Amino acid sequence: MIELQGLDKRYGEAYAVQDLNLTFPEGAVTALLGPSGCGKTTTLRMINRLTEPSAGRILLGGQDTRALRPETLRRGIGYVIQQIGLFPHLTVAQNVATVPELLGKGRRDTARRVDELLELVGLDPALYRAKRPGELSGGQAQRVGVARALAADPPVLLMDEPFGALDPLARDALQDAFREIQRRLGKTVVLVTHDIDEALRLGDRIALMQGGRLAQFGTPGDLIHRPASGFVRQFLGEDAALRQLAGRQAAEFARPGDPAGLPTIEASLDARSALGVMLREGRDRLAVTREGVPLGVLSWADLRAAEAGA
Ligand SMILES: Nc1ncnc2c1ncn2[C@@H]1O[C@H](COP(=O)(O)OP(=O)(O)OP(=O)(O)O)[C@@H](O)[C@H]1O
Repeated sequence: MIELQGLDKRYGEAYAVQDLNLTFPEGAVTALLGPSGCGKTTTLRMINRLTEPSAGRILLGGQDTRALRPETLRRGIGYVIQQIGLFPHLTVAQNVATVPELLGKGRRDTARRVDELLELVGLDPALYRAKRPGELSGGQAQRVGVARALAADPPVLLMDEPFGALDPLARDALQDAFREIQRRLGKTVVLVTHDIDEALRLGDRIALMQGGRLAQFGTPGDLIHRPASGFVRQFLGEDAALRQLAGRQAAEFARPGDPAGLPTIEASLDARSALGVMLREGRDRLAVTREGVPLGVLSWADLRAAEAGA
């Protein structure tokens, strides 16, 4: 758990962040969302002390981060940024293994850990471990960056626009991979983004900032259906509810039930498209399968309830 208490960051007379009080829940993804210049990156960098607050404090697992040496603090915090800065002259495997925790380990342990991490982020170790960063696409390089951030198995992961520089296809693929990784690892993640769809898709919680202050903190449904101000409503936009469905997979809505005779959809289909299938087929229930294995039944009522924020 990360707690920000009365956090300020001033540059001269101007506040980049002002009186921010916010708790990032453990094991969940919190999207730090807001327009350009609202203080997202400054907030993130105060958590790992790349930027020092002007006032207030930050508690990590109940401990004031000022009581820790910055290097010690950062050992428990993975950091992924848009410009990942892989070392161009090192191989992919060497790049992932540059984390201090791995440097002291035997060569075989390190190689095994590197392979595990590459697999986790969806890169076949046999194909990629010996490549150099220059031979990778943007999406692949970003996956290596995520693998490196996870190498020390930190409980906390800070991510600053990690998918921002990718084309839409690569971004979708990496967002899916990230969601899958997070489902398995359950890290406490703070994800800076100005992309509403990304926040709706990946955030268990959203902290929306405006001019250095917190505009609203809640679940995506809270912000969509119970906006705290006109700014929140306007920022999310009219069609946020439908867009939120587009970011959720049919699998999330599958419940136990009899699939006999129902049209079938794949678990990874997004929930908005599943609604489309129901309309087209004139059915109010669909069977959901994952690679041929039945997962359950998806109902119109559940999708509409999700859209309405129930
Ligand atoms: N080192 C600095 N010196 C002076 N002002 C700064 C500094 N760093 C940030 N700021 C100012 O603080 C404010 C918040 O910046 P920050 O980078 O945190 O915003 P952001 O929400 O992450 O924006 P973006 O989405 O554009 O990256 C901005 O007005 C910025 O100009």
